Parts: sequence; structure tokens; C-alpha cells
Amino acid sequence: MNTTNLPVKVINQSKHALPSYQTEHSAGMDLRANLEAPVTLKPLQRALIPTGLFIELPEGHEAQIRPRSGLAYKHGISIVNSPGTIDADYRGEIKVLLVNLSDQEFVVEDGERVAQMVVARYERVAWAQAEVLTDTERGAGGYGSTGTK
Ligand SMILES: O=c1ccn([C@H]2C[C@H](O)[C@@H](COP(=O)(O)OP(=O)(O)OP(=O)(O)O)O2)c(=O)[nH]1
Ligand SMILES: [Mg+2]
Repeated sequence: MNTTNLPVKVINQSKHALPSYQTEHSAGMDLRANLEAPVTLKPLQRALIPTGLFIELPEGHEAQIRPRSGLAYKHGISIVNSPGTIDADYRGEIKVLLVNLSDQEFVVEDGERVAQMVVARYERVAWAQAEVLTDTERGAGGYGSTGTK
């Protein structure tokens, strides 16, 4: 914990410890499933996994719920709505929408680290309606316009 860490109110109704950073400069905190019983995900099945966590983010901040690369690589487990967005005015339970993209069943156990949460600042837009947009070298090029590979 250093002095630049952002204070965030949290209610932990799970049976697990609060999420914490695994290494000194980890961007995300791993979120644990808070389950009464294991949840089995068949291939291509999805499930909303509860965490038992409720947070109050300061205005101007969001939390992103992102997949963990180890689960993705080893078991094909990802997040359907990745990255999930937790709004600063959300007061419900944080849930993780897992999907099994492998061809094998995967069992989510209570306490398993199923996702990671990154808190970030965001900007809100004030539209400035215009007739033309500033010219650029890219222009409307995209979708591979800069090369064949
Ligand atoms: O992975 C997620 C994504 C969202 N949420 C919660 C927090 C978020 O603030 C709220 C709404 O999420 P989102 O805006 O992505 O969903 P929506 O389908 O647009 O629902 P709504 O109409 O309630 O905004 O649901 C989660 O707990 N986990
Ligand atoms: Mg929404």
C-alpha cells in the first residue's frame, strides 16, 4: 500500500479475503468465486459467477473485469462481456460472466480466482457537433489498411 492508492469503499459478503494485488505492480486484483457449490461449465456454456463483493467507486472511476490469461490458456475460460464494466454508481454485487471456450467441461470451485479487476479513470464526453473532421494521414483507413500482414 502506498499513498497514491485510491480508497474504495467495499462490503465483503463473501467467505473469502478481500481481493489483493498478487505482485508489487500488478494492475489487477484477482477476484474469487463465492459459491455454495461448484459450478460446472460445459463447452460453450456461460455462467454468472458471484463474488460476494459490493463496491463504491469514486466518481470518475470504473472497474474492468478482465479474464485471467492462465485460465484462458490452460482451460479456455474467458469472460463473455470482456472487459466487464463496473460503473461508479453500481451498488449491486460484482459478478463475473464466465464462458467455457474449450471442448472440455470446466468446474469452477468456491474460492477460485476467476477474473481480475482493474480500476481506471474515465472521461465523459461533451459532444461538439461538426460538419467536418480534421484531415489525417490515416483518414478512413483501417481493418489492415497499413499492410497485408
Ligand atoms: O461483468 C460485469 C459487468 C457488469 N456488472 C454490473 C456492474 C455494472 O455497473 C452493471 C451494468 O453493467 P453493463 O452496463 O455492462 O450492463 P447492461 O447490460 O448495459 O445493463 P444496464 O442496463 O443495467 O446498464 O452490472 C457486473 O457486476 N459484472
Ligand atoms: Mg449499461
